[in-house]
Amino acid sequence: MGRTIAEKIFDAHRVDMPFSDTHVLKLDRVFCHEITTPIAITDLMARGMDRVFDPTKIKAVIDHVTPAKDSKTAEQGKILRDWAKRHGIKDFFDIGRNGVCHALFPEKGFVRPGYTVIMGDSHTCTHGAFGAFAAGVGTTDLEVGILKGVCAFHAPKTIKFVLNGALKPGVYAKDLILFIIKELTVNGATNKVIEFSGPVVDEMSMESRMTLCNMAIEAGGTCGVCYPDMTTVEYLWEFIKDEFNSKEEALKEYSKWMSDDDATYEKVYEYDVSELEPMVTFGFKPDQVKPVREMAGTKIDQIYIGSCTNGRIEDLRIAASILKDKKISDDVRGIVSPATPAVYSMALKEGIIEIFQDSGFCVTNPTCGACLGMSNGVLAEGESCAATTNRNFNGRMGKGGTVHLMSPATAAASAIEGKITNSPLYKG
Ligand SMILES: CC(C)[C@H](C(=O)O)[C@@H](O)C(=O)O
Ligand code: SF4
Repeated sequence: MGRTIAEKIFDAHRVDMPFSDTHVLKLDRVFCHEITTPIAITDLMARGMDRVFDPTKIKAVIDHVTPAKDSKTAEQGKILRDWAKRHGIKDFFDIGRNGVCHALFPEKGFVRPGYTVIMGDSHTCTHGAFGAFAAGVGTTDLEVGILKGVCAFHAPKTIKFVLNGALKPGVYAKDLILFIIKELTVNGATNKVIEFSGPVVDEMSMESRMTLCNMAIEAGGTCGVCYPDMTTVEYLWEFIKDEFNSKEEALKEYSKWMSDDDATYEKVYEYDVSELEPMVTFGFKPDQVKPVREMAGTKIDQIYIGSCTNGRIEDLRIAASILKDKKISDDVRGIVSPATPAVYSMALKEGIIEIFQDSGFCVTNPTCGACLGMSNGVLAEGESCAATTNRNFNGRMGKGGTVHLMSPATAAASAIEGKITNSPLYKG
């Protein structure tokens, strides 16, 4: 019987099945950040179990609030930093080298097709873009992962999306995933894997695939997955070139992490997305999605371009192409946070940082900060923000504040207008 990618990854990593439908998997990666891992570290220490299963498979970053904004966040960073040092975790990214985890770790080549990855963070699903099984977990699972390098899961049921046609100019992966979440609703994929396939995904860059998989959790999905292909190999090539004689050989190896044609799915959705419009959220749930034109004219106070969803170089390039030689409205504040130092450097070299600054945007260091309303752009009561992030929960970017999720193109155009508007790149 045919198997899905997730089933193949489970079969290759299963070390135990203590109960029916409880699959204990060997982990290839345990990712850590300073908000959730310090709780696990402190608990392990209290239990006299301050050990790690393999320091080379653990990667850690301070990204959510950096530079620290107060004594509490300074302490969280310190616990993670000291722990990484104590256990010889070499891939630890501190201020100056740090970036948003789900942008930084892929960029460092830490995720490969067929890998199992956990992290104490809900957007760990992003890494499925590489054909990996990557899931956000709670503190107990994280502790077991750190200690033993394993994690227990239920068998993955998969929902498959076959995306046909081609996206119009000015329509992006972000618009597509907002549309998909609207179709699925916020719990339509709970405890399930979402496979993204079809010509539209085949054409996408790794950045766009990460945007798609990043928001799988917003429909409840455990993990989003794309099939590894030559785009995946090209992205990873500098990290894998010593393992293979050629890119074709790498592709052949990675192609085993592909769903079989006769695999069993919970549900298959097939869409032609050629007529899809730019999308935006309203309300406080990520499935409250409308075409941008229906929300046009909605006043905003702040624009935020960044996060693990849309803070990558591709996103900044698109936004800058719209902002070039333009000024943002006097009535809005613009904030852009390049997701990683590499994104920042590229943006600097390409003149993108200058375009942002000249247009009136504030450019921050790489950090999650504003995305979860902790620092670098917290909203005041009653304010609203046009954001390229992934969550529009009530008060997400600040108590009493509203968030409208959208693509970087829509966000840049809305910054110029001072209200929600379609980007000039979308001709309808
Ligand atoms: C802080 C962390 C636990 C949280 C998450 O897991 O998602 C954050 O990254 C978020 O996006 O809200
Ligand atoms: S950028 Fe936002 S969504 Fe992504 S990990 Fe950071 S806080 Fe979470």
